[in-house]
Amino acid sequence: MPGEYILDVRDLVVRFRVKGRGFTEALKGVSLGVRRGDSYGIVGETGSGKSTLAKTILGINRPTSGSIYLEGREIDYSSSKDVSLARRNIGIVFQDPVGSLNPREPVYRIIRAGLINSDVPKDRYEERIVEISRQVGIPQGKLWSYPGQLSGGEKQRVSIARALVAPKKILILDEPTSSLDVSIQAEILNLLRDLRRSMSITFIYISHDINVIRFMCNRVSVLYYGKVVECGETKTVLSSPAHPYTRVLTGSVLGIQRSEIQASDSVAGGHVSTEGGCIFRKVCPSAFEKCSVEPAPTALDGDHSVWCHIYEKSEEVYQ
Ligand SMILES: Nc1ncnc2c1ncn2[C@@H]1O[C@H](COP(=O)(O)OP(=O)(O)OP(=O)(O)O)[C@@H](O)[C@H]1O
Repeated sequence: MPGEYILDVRDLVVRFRVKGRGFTEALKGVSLGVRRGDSYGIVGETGSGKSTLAKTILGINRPTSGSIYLEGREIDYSSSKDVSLARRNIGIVFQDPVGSLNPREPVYRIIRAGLINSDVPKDRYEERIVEISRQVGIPQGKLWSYPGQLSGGEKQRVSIARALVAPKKILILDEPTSSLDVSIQAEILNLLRDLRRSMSITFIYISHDINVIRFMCNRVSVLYYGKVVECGETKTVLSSPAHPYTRVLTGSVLGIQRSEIQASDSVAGGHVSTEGGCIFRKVCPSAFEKCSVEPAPTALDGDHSVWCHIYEKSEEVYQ
């Protein structure tokens, strides 16, 4: 039932044309339901489709098929009116505050950009900018500084202020702390938790870092290679992960039985992707030798692909 969720993603497929290689399917039928007030985590490793999902929700990418409902109403991504309505209700903070802030604009004007096309009347712009700056911890004295004069954490505070200066129902945070020093990451995470409570806003929090998801999110979907492989309450998913990939992400990889790894020997003779660094070679060298190596992601079948995309983490435990 679409009406149950503030944001409901149904069977979303996103395909990109790739020069000389036909197309790549970044999302392969993703479904998830975000409830009002959730801090909903999307966790997965690089290339799993997290950013594609965020960009598609906002109409930056177009869905190939599937539907997205905002408060029970389907967004028609071919309609500019619908896309701008979605963007009025859903804000985004990107991973890289340097790349997402115009270096030639002072902070005040960067934040002001978040008010254009909003319902806030122009004569209230200044009041809103001052108010949100205070809420995110930007000192008034820095409002006329340029991004180059700010620290990484301050830049990310500006991105958050721009996203929230006009009221939003949902805020998508796409790895907002991954480019920051560890001590600053904690400051920004705490700020985000406080803002969510004080503004009663729904979060969609994207990260490859399971500990950040644990800290920030009440529910989570694990995205693997363009598919949701597991979802539910964060505590449950992370304390007793059902899917082998989640078990690797949560560091309980040693809990995976050797017999399961041996079972992946059956891939021998099938296709194995080389994308992203393949541990299959490490855990089953004999099987790997027998495989035909196929770089196209579409060549992977079912859960066998799990064994071929468990990146550096696994190197630590399998050497
Ligand atoms: N515009 C595009 N054109 C072609 N392929 C794309 C495009 N955008 C994303 N992809 C591909 O789609 C897949 C998913 O990419 P995406 O950026 O969504 O992953 P991600 O999980 O956000 O990764 P990261 O954590 O590194 O940002 C990747 O294989 C990527 O190369």
